[in-house]
Amino acid sequence: MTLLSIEGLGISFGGVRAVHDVSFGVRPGEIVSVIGPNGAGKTTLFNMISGVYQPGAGKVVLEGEDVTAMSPHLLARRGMCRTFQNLQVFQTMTVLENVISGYHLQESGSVLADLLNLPASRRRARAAEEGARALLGRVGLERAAEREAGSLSYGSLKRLEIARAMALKPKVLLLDEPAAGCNAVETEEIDHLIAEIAASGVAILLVEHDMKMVMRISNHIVVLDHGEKIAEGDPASVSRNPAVIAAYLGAEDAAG
Ligand SMILES: Nc1ncnc2c1ncn2[C@@H]1O[C@H](COP(=O)(O)OP(=O)(O)OP(=O)(O)O)[C@@H](O)[C@H]1O
Repeated sequence: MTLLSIEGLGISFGGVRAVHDVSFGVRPGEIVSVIGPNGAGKTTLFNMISGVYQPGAGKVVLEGEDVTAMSPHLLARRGMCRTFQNLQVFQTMTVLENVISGYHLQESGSVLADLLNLPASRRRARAAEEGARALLGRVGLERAAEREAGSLSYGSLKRLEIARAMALKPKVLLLDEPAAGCNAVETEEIDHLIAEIAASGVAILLVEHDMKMVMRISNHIVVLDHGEKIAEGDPASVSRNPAVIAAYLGAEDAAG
């Protein structure tokens, strides 16, 4: 069963075709990566899928529902959450507060009830804290719960960002370069975390430059070049594909 279906997505900027007619699907528990040389259109595609850009053509379908150009906030309520290439963690809040803020995004409780500190609000707050602590355990940050987020190492911040997205209980998690700026050990920790999240049934869509990581953890890879899908398949078949090899070699030549 396909959970997220990308159907013929395209967009142009001032007459330049950044993405053209890209289609693929993601199933529950599957890790799908989008790769391609610099400027291939990966970030633009991600921005269309996650509601940041309105596509010029095509559709994004989540669980059979057309969610094209829906705001990131509404998408999150329907079960699709993303992280960003540049960390979006609240640096001066504690690690725990950062994850709790994810829970509050998802809730529909009344502000007045919270102000009056009614029993239902207190129950919700307790449940959010318990859930947040459990998530911190899952990403290996339980002992850092009371620390200011800004004091964490880069790899820990990346895991915190994933924990915060998980607070929204996503069915699909979009990860934009989760290993960017991480060292080898941190990258491996993020590898394990992503694999563990997928094993729990969450569909993962990933944009990542670290090719070793992509080859290690992906079930399926979609390759873009000049905005078009030039190949897709499992890691072994994609890495042998002559069109993919030519695209990456061409990009290296262009970079000199
Ligand atoms: N907002 C924009 N306005 C104009 N052109 C844009 C815009 N965003 C992207 N582009 C162009 O669209 C193309 C695809 O860019 P995009 O950033 O999506 O590629 P990418 O594969 O994510 O690259 P990288 O690997 O370098 O991050 C590029 O030619 C880029 O210059």
